[in-house]
This record gives sequence, structure tokens and C-alpha cells, in this order.
Amino acid sequence: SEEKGPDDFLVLRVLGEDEDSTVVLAKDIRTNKKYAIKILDKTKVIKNGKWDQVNKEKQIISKLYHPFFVKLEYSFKDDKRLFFVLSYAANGELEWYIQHYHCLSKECVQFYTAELVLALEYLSECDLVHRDLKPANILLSEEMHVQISDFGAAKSTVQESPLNVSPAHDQLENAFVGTAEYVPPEVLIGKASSSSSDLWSLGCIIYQMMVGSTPFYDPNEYHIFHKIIECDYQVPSAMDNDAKDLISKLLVVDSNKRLGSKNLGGFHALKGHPFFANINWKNLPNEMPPAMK
Ligand SMILES: NC(=O)Nc1ccc2c(c1)=C(Cc1cc(-c3cccc(C(=O)NCCN4CCCCC4)c3)c[nH]1)C(=O)N=2
Repeated sequence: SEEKGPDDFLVLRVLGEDEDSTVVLAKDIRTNKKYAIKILDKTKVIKNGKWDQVNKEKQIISKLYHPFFVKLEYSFKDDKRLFFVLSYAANGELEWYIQHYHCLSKECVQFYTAELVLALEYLSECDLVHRDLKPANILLSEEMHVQISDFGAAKSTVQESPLNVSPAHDQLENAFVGTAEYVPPEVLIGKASSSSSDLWSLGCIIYQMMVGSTPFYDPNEYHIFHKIIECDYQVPSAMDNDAKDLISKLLVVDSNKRLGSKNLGGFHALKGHPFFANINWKNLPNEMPPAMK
């Protein structure tokens, strides 16, 4: 792609910020196209020991070509900062909609869960796991389709050759990442994460879209971890039976026994669940999403 630099863009507003980065809405001065530019301060990244993680995030996101993931359009740097020019998802975070509507209609949950299943299937085919899937990282495009963002916690599921992986590195690789309420049991006990780890987070997100709160929520983070390891969650009696059954097949402590895992027929078996009976899997990116309610 053509060389770009900070002077090619006009910053319009801040979209979000965290300890390591600021994401701004900007437009390409020549084309007027809008982008989300993730700006990282080099000194802060190095001071926080995040250099490797930032480079891994860039490597991973630059290989993703799928309609349900934000795309890395350009990257460049100046003497103080790193710039990742990413797709702009105009309708922001799924989190906002769940909070605004409290819980979503079954039709919306079926549609957005199906888009997330296709996204996770693609990640699995790329031997990648996101490891921090949550409604705040599930953005919505102008057309209200899913756009998964933030690969800061992502990793490859392909085992690195034992020659260059130290046990200490391996333990670090398995160190807890992600957000308490959505993190799978295997990560809490320091085991390696796999594509099935994102299936657990998907189960938490489906529950949250149906109920309005997460299955393992507790004001005390330690109690959240305990509930997760015990798979201790309550299901409202009014919940749709197919949704209840699907959630129960994803929130399984043994990662090899989650619907969608390789041992249980992979994503083909997950797509065949009755909750998706009315989903046309081939046409989702081109379908008009149901009105959010
Ligand atoms: N950590 C990361 O990598 N973060 C990223 C990466 C890529 C990216 C990213 C973050 C983006 C963040 C983002 C944030 C927003 C946003 C922020 C604040 C408000 C809104 C917004 O109003 N959205 C529409 C929802 N409205 C709310 C009001 C009523 C109508 C509907 C969007 C849009 N896009 C983005 O567009 N692309």
C-alpha cells in the first residue's frame, strides 16, 4: 500500500483510550475516508514492557482479511509514536447496545451470535485465538455488522518449536489475559488457551445479550474467578430453551467438550445447533441486520 504519514490525516475526535493507546477518528485528507487510528506512545510501550505484544498485535491484525474484523489499512511511526490506521466502525461497541436496550431480542441475538461464530471460525482457520472477546471489543460497522477489534491479547495456537520456547516464556504466554467476566477456566488455572477459549467467551456474550448481565458477575473479582472455575451460573427460567441449551454447551469447563471444539465436530456442529435454525450462513455479511431492540 502507498506510504502514509501523520500529515495525511485530519483528527476529528477521540474514540477511546486505555493505558497504552488512544484511538482517534480521523479522515484521510486526500480521499475524505474515515479511519480509526490507534496511537501508541513508544516510551510508554517500552516502559510497560508491551513492545513484543504490540508487534504481535500488528503481525496478527495485518494477516486478517474477513468482513467481521477491523482491518489494518496502514501503519507508520514518527520519533515518539506508533500509528495503526484501522477500519472505522461507526456504530461503536456492542456493549453500548446491550446496556442501552438492557437485553436484545432473540432475533438480534441469533444474528449477532451467528456473525461471531463465522468470525471465530475464521480465526480458528488462521490458528489464532483472540483471548479477550467481549462486547467492548465487538464493534458495529456503519451497516451494523460485527467488526471485532483489539488483538492486544491474541496469540497463535500453533505450538512454537520447543527449541526456542523457554518454560518461563510458555508460562508467561499462558498468564491471565482478558477480562475477568469472560475469561475461560483453563486460562485462570494457567493452562494454554486454544480456539475453544474464545468459545467460552462467546457463551458468556450470548448469555449477556439474552439476559443483560454476564453469567459469572460478582462485585468481587475473586468470586468471579471461583464461579468460573466451578461453572456456577444461574439461567433465568424465562430464557429461550434453544439459547439455554446453546449456552450450556459452550460454558463447559473442559475446553475439549465445548460445542464448536475440534473434538465435537468443530464449527460445523456449532452452526447446526437449533438456535441457528433460521440463519442463512452463506449470506450473513450481505444481509440487512435486524433492527437492534
Ligand atoms: N483497542 C483497539 O484496537 N481499538 C479499536 C480498534 C479499531 C477501531 C476502534 C477501536 C474503533 C472505536 C470506535 C468507537 C466508536 C464510538 C465511540 C463513541 C460513540 C460512538 C457512537 O455513538 N456509536 C453509535 C451508537 N450510538 C449511540 C447514540 C445513539 C445512536 C447510536 C461510537 C466508534 N468506533 C473503531 O471504529 N475502529
